Amino acid sequence: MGRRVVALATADEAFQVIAAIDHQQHPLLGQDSGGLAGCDPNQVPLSATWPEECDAAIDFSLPIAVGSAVASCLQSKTPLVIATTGLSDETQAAIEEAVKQIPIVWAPSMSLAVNLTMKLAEQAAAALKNVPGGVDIEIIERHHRYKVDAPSGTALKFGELIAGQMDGETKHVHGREGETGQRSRHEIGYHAVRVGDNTGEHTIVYGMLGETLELRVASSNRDCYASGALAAARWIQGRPPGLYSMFDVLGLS
Ligand SMILES: NC(=O)C1=CN([C@@H]2O[C@H](COP(=O)(O)OP(=O)(O)OC[C@H]3O[C@@H](n4cnc5c(N)ncnc54)[C@H](OP(=O)(O)O)[C@@H]3O)[C@@H](O)[C@H]2O)C=CC1
Ligand SMILES: O=C(O)C1=N[C@H](C(=O)O)C[C@H](O)C1
Repeated sequence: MGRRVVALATADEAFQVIAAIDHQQHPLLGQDSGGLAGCDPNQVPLSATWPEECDAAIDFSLPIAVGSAVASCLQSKTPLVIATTGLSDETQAAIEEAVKQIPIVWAPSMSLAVNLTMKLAEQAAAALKNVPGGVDIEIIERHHRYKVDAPSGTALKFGELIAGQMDGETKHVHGREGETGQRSRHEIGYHAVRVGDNTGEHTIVYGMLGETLELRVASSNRDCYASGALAAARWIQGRPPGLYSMFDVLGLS
């Protein structure tokens, strides 16, 4: 994702890439980030050192790296866009503390289509929750074989938003195996498929007695996430400290 952010930012006059950060042991440190992203050289070497000042930072990294990104941005008072998923409770707490001082956009999907589908998923849940015979909601996500967290942050967000529309408590069930017994009414099932180079696909199934509704959103490459993150970086500049989502950025709140 870092390479696509650098490539799209380089191609857009509204942005100037001033730093490309990775960890201290990264074998490509010192190499030109434009070249690494497949563009012309941009004289910005891949580095482990955060700049003292910049207008906004974008984090696509690993859960263990997000804490240091937050700390660096706090120190320089830099607005931050966090796209990394699978964050620990500790990192989430650090984000909640940091937003007292800096603005942070935090979202498991930067894609416009995904965020719009989230709104549709909420609407469908609200409309179907009391349907005679009941509705069974399951979330199927597909991603590339390199993905390290499951289910996807986006699938979990879909589940959280849908649960917010249901009456009573929702049980979140991850996969099924063995003698599970019959499906209970108040659960949301999650199924994480890992295949090839799939760039991200989510299907929300609303199964009823006699008919089924499915909402499916799929990317065909990863630029929807990179361009969404760049839009968030642009949007966040000048905002007061606080925690924002892509719904805020996209005007879908
Ligand atoms: N919100 C959204 O729209 C999207 C979110 N994502 C999420 O973004 C994250 C990154 O995805 P992706 O780019 O595919 O993952 P990659 O593994 O390809 O990239 C992560 C990069 O972070 C580097 N890294 C590891 N540790 C640190 C550190 N301490 N400091 C700085 N950099 C570090 C990795 O280095 P090394 O290679 O050496 O490990 C690697 O270069 C994932 O959590 C993914 O789920 C992805 C797409 C869209
Ligand atoms: O790792 C990925 O690739 C993606 N991760 C995000 C997630 O976990 O939801 C967003 C997108 O689906 C791609």
